[in-house]
Amino acid sequence: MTAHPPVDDSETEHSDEHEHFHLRQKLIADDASVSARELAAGTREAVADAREVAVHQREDSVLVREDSVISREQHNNAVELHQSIIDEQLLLLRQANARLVVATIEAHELADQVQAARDQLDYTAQHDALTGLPNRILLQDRLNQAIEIARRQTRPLAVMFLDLDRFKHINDSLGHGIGDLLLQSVAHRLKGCLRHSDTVSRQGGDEFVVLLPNIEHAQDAALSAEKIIATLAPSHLLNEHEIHIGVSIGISIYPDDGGDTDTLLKSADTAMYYAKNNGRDAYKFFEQEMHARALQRHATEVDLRHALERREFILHYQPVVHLRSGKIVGFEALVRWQHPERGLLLPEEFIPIAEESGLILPLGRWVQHQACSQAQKWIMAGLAPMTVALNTSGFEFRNKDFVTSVRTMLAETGLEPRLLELELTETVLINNTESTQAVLSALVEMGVKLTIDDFGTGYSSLRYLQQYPIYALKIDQSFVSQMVSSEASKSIVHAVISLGSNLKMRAIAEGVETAEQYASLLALHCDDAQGYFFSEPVTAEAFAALLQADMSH
Ligand SMILES: Nc1nc2c(ncn2[C@@H]2O[C@H](COP(=O)(O)O[C@H]3[C@@H](O)[C@H](n4cnc5c(=O)[nH]c(N)nc54)O[C@@H]3COP(=O)(O)O)[C@@H](O)[C@H]2O)c(=O)[nH]1
Repeated sequence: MTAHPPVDDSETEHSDEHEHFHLRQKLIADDASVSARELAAGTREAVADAREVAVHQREDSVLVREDSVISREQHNNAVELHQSIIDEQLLLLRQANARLVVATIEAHELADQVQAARDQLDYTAQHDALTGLPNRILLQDRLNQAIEIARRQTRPLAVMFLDLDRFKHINDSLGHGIGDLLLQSVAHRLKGCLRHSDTVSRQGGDEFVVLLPNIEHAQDAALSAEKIIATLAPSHLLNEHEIHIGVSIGISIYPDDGGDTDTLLKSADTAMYYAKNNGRDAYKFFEQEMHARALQRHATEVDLRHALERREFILHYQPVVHLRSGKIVGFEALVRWQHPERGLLLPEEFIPIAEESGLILPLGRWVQHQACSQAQKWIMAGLAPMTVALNTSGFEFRNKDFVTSVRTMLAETGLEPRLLELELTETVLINNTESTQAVLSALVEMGVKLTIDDFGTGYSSLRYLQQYPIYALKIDQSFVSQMVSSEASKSIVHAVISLGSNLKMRAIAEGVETAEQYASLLALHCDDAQGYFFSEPVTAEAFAALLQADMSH
């Protein structure tokens, strides 16, 4: 039996009174033979066990409490975490929402910008940048619509093709800046003088097209054309330049002159061409025969392009006679076109077309070369040296290579520069620009002589006579032809001769056809003359014969 330490009942009773009572009751009930000592020893063990159990229970309950705290804490943490995740997601959602709002605003702004850019593109595609007027594309669109309405309502409409007169000359002489300002000023006036329902468009260059969709009769278009001419007539003051510009207008009427856009525009253009050739600053209605002539003109231009290489041009020579001696002192070279189908064509039938198409430049060079080399051949053949007078179109004169090409031509042909006379019109000389001055000076320095053709028929200003080194004035044949019958014409001829004499310029009378004219010119001390009275323009062979005969007298 295990020795037990002495039992301290009081201690037992005091410390574990409760457990002890229960145990004693249990022992009494279970085994009445257990001694008090055993009971005491057992009680201690039981108490120790019970204590241990109680400790464990306390520990357990602490653990349970701790676990519950931990689990509560974990729960709290989880809740907090969950809350913070939710907060974070809410924040993200709010940020995403804010970004979405910003993106939506930006998208709207971008859409506005794209729309504005698209509108600008549409506007640019349909309007002329310089004047802001509708351009060719927009006009076509409006014309198509207007034709459709006119067709449904069986009403007429009018198309007017406008071309400014001598705009190129202003552009060339005063510069493109002034040319642009003039076009803007013209556009402004055109818009101001027409109805809102009318369309004024710029086709390009100095060409405008006006659509009159609401007319009752063709004559309404005539009234509008007159209004336009009157509106453009007052001078345009541009950068201190006072500029006058006229306009030529061609009118076509739907449905008589065309049932579609292209035909109406073409008809108006053709009529404009006639208005221009009929004195400018005027309007003309389209007529069907104009179309045939326009086709003929087009065919001439096509043929003209091949005429040089096919050697279809020839020169005729008209003698210039010294009035007092009656001797031939020179000739004027006049070009003709030996057309394979149409026969011999005079300059008026092709020179204007050559000028408009630019073909005048190679043609002019050919004339110069041919005439000067022919003159040099006659000199080399022993004939007396004589002056070679050549018509010089403004287009040739304004070409930047003009002086160089004259110099080269003289070098190639061997003709002395003093024997070359270039006939210029007053229109060319009236442009008192630095370049005109420079070209004239260069020619005179080279030794070339300058004469003024058709003198008295151009501008009334005589200022250029003292500005430029002019050699001779050619009295226009319109004065010469009437000088015997009309005192006024005779006075003009006399005045030109006196003017020339005072300014040390020779006077050459053109178009002398009769002995009376010859005698009258002689009496007025005119220097030289040319005309049918002496000889018509003739071929090189015929002219050589004239020279031979002249030498033998
Ligand atoms: N740029 C160039 N222009 C040229 C050239 N060759 C001619 N021309 C221009 O054509 C105009 C007409 O020339 P043309 O038909 O040859 O007529 C000339 C003479 O034939 C004609 N003439 C001569 N004498 C008389 C006459 O007594 N009576 C009469 N009715 N006509 C006559 O006059 C024309 C010459 O005129 P002009 O030049 O003013 O001296 C011509 O005027 C040129 O403008 C060319 O090569 N280049």
